[in-house]
Amino acid sequence: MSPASPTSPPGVALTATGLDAGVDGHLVVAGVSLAVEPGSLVAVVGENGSGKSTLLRALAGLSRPLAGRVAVDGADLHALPGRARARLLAWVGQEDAPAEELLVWQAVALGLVPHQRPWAGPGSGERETVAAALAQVGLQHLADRRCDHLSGGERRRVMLARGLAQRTGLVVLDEPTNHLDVAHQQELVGVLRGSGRTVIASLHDLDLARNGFDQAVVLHDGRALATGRAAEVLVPEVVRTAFGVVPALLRDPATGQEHLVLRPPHLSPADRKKSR
Ligand SMILES: Nc1ncnc2c1ncn2[C@@H]1O[C@H](COP(=O)(O)OP(=O)(O)OP(=O)(O)O)[C@@H](O)[C@H]1O
Repeated sequence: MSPASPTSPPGVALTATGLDAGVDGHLVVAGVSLAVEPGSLVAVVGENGSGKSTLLRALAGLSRPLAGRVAVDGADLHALPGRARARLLAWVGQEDAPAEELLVWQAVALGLVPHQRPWAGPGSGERETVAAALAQVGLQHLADRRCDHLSGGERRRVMLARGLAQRTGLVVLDEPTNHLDVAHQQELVGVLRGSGRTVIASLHDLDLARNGFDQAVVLHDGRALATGRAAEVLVPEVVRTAFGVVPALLRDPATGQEHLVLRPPHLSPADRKKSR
């Protein structure tokens, strides 16, 4: 994956105020407030079923909040027509996959649709955007392959490239690292950071969230248990409460960076003491 594309738009600000998000009128996450600066990366974490996708869908304007407001670049997101919203933010869902019969470049080119006139084919600038997005996810060599002849991780990267090709100042990604190997996970965070766009993404890798993202939102018990700078929020006490696991912060002597690691329960100091 390569860093910034020449066509990267500048990141935009997002503000969520008193947001209640749910599914079919059923409240899942209540009272989320969030101020995201242009170009910053926000990780949303929480156990399965804690409401990450539900919150992200509300933040992306795909579902109407039960209460509260989301403003993107100063505009009330849920009052915008669909096309205007699609020029402002790109969404890649957890299970989104490219249509099997499309070639890779065709699937990525769908990201350009919000910017095109009806029935207009891609112009030369748009071909460059597709090529740049493919290069960003390291798939330029597969541009002419059918999407049903790709691996799971390659399909995921096609969808991420489609989101990047949409040229929006905000990108909302539901578990973007699913199916990616560790190198591609790290590279993706580098690409997102290098793009200058504002990114909100749900993740299960808490150390990647802590060290790769600027801000974090930890969901637990139907609310945001903690919101703030990732390194201040993703600390052992919060992680223990949110996930019921035994975490520790260990400093890498080579870099001085602290990493969040999980101890198997039977190896935690408290449990070892009990078993003596
Ligand atoms: N129609 C509904 N009525 C009631 N509850 C629902 C409905 N639809 C979804 N839910 C519940 O809402 C909760 C939040 O789901 P969501 O997909 O947002 O969680 P998540 O944090 O993204 O989970 P995961 O990590 O498993 O992807 C889940 O417990 C789900 O069962």
